Amino acid sequence: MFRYLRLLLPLLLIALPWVIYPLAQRADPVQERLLEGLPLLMALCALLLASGFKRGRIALASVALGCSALLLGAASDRGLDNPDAYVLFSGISLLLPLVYAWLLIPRDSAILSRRGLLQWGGLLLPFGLLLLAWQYPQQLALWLPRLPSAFLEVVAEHSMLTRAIFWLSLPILALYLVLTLTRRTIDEVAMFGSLLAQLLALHTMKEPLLGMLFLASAGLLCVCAVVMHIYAMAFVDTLTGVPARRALEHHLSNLGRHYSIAMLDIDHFKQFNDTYGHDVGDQVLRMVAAQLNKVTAGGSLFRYGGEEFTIVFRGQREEEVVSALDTVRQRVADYPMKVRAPQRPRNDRRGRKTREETGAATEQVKVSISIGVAWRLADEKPDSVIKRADKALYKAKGAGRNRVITEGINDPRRQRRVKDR
Ligand SMILES: Nc1nc2c(ncn2[C@@H]2O[C@H](COP(=O)(O)OP(=O)(O)OP(=O)(O)O)[C@@H](O)[C@H]2O)c(=O)[nH]1
Repeated sequence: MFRYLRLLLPLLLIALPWVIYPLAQRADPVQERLLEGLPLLMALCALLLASGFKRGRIALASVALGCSALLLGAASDRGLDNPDAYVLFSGISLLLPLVYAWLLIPRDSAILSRRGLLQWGGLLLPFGLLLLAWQYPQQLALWLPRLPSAFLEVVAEHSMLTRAIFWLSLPILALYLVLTLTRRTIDEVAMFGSLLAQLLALHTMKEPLLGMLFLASAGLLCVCAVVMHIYAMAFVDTLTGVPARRALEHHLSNLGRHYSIAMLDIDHFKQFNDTYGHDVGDQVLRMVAAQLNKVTAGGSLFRYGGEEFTIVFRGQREEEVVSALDTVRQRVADYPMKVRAPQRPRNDRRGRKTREETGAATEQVKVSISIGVAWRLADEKPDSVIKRADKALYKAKGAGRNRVITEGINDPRRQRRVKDR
C-alpha cells in the first residue's frame, strides 16, 4: 500500500495549478507572459532530459505537450470565441486522447530506427496538419465541408465536444491507470498524469492562465519522471530493487553516533551459479533481498555488491538487532526455493510439457546466509565498522555458515559510550 502511495505521489503536482492560480492572477503583464511560456519551457526540459536518458515514451509525450501548448497558446491569444481559434481548440481536444492512445503502443526505441520514425511520424503528423489548418484558414474553410458531418457537429457544439473528449479520454486514462498500477513504473505515472493534466487544461482553457498552468504541471511531471529515473539508476540496484552501494555510502555519511552494521553473504552462492546457471543465481538473489527487506528493528537494507548485502541499524538495541537478524536468517533458510533444471527449454509451455512427459519435477534447494554484525566504537568511522562486520561474517562462514556472529558488543570502548549516555 505504502509502495503504491509513494509511486503515485508525483501526481500531486497536478494539484499545483489550483494553488498557484490565485497568486498568478495578481501577476503583472511581464510575469504573465513568463507564466504562459512555462509549459513550453517544461516540455523542452522534459524532452532534453528524456532524450538524454533514453526515455522514448516520455520524450514523445513531451513533444505532444509542446505541440499542444504552442497551438493552445495561439488559439487562446486569438480568443476561443474566434471561429478559427475554436476549430484549432476543438482539433487539439480531440487529438490529445488519440495521441496518448498512440503512445500506449510504442516501446522505448531509438529515434532513427524504423519503429522510432513511425512513432515520431505518427505523433507529429496530426499536429502538423492542425498547424497547417491554423496557418491557412481559407484552405481549411474549403476542406471543412468534406469532413464527416458527425465530426463537424461535435466541433460546432461545445457541449458535444466536451462529451466527446470525455468518452474518448476515459478508456485511455483508465488504461494508463491500470498500466501504472501493474507495471508500477514512474514512466507510466508520468504518462497517466500528463494526460490528466492536459485534459484539465482543455477543460479550464476559458481561463487561459489556469489552462497554461495545468500544461506546465504536465511538463513538470515528465521532468520529474526522468529525474526519478536518474535517481533510481544511481541509487537503486536494478536486479533486486533494493538501494545500491552508492545509497549506502550516502546513508553512512548521515548516521548519528550510535549504530550497528551487519554484513550478509549468501552461502556457497558460486555453487548455485555453477549448478543451475546465472539466471537461477539471480532468482536466489531476488528472493534473499525480498526476505531481508522484511527485517525489523528499523534496519535499512542495501546491496553491497555481488552476493553481499548490508543492513544498517540506528541506535543501540543490541538484543533487538541480533534477534531481527536471526529472524531474517531463519526466513531465508526456511524459504521453499524451487528451481528448474538448467537445460529447461526457454519456452514455458514447452518446458511444462517436457516436465510432464519426463516426470521431472522442479527441484527445491536450500539457501542460507551468514551474517556478521558490528557495533560502532567511540570515534570510529563507518568504513572501520564495516571491516569489523566483515571479519565477523568470515567468522560465521568459518563456524559452519547459516548463523549470526556479533562483534564489539562487549568492547570497553563501546561500554564507555553506553555509560556516557
Ligand atoms: N547470478 C549472479 N551471480 C553473482 C552476482 N554477483 C556475483 N555473483 C556470483 O557470486 C559468486 C560469489 O562466490 P564466492 O565469493 O566464491 O562465494 P560463495 O560461493 O558464496 O562461498 P561462501 O561465501 O564462502 O559461502 C560468484 O560466482 C559470482 O559470479 C549476480 O548479480 N548474479
